[in-house]
Amino acid sequence: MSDELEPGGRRRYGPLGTVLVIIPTYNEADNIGPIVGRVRAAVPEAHILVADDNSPDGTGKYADELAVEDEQVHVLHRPGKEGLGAAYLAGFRWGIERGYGVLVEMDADGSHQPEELPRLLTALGGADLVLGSRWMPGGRVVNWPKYRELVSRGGSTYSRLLLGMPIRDVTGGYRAFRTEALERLAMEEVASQGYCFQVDLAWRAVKAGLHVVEVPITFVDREVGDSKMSRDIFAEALWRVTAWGVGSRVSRAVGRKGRG
Ligand SMILES: Nc1nc2c(ncn2[C@@H]2O[C@H](COP(=O)(O)OP(=O)(O)O[C@H]3O[C@H](CO)[C@@H](O)[C@H](O)[C@@H]3O)[C@@H](O)[C@H]2O)c(=O)[nH]1
Repeated sequence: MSDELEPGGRRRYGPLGTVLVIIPTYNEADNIGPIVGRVRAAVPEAHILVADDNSPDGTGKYADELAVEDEQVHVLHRPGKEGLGAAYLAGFRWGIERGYGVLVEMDADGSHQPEELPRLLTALGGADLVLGSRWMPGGRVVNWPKYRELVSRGGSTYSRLLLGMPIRDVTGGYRAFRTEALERLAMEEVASQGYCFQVDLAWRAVKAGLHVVEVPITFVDREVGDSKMSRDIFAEALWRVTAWGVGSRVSRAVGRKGRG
């Protein structure tokens, strides 16, 4: 890491510019303080943006208190629950407008270990996008119910095979993007709202020819609060991924016919 400062006093992270860790929150009042503290300790240079969807449990208010105490913590207040995808898109826009060189996705509940972030950022030195991977050698999950592991592994395999992506953990949400690479992904077209957003971005990255690298992570299930996984989120992922897969096969077939 270099000690060089950018205009505005931000610290550079190696050649990549400043790092913004985006943490989407919905009812994470008990988790937000600990996760912010862990990120600040693990990567002191990084800034943090909490993207809160007006959580009824007051997460946004707690985040505001953290931001008052620490100028590297920021809060984006959104009017209501619109899903993980919309919160990340708003967070990305916020970070792009302010010139951050690296944008990181991280859950609020401690499932993604901030202590592993330096490893992701190091890998980003040779990549456009680094995916924290549970399903590659060295990756693992701790305390996750068996059915969640099956759904997640099954979803990754289904997406990988149908969309032809050389990625093992397609649905994971611990990621680091070079901002300049993320800007090439036509995010204004992204309509995915739930966890399917992660598949959507991974597929866009592969189609855009980004250099994507997976690094193994340890995913630890939350100890406090509830997962927001729901039947609707699952259904959205299933129908969107299926539609993308069928659509890309049809357009390949039409292309072949046109050339033949
Ligand atoms: N702002 C906002 N945040 C949300 C919303 N829904 C969920 N979140 C936040 O998004 C993060 C992940 O949500 P969880 O509910 O904790 O997800 P999980 O079940 O543990 O998710 C697992 O599967 C996801 C889909 O594959 C992964 O994205 C995630 O990394 C993890 O592997 C948490 O910080 C949660 O507060 C929303 O509508 N709005």
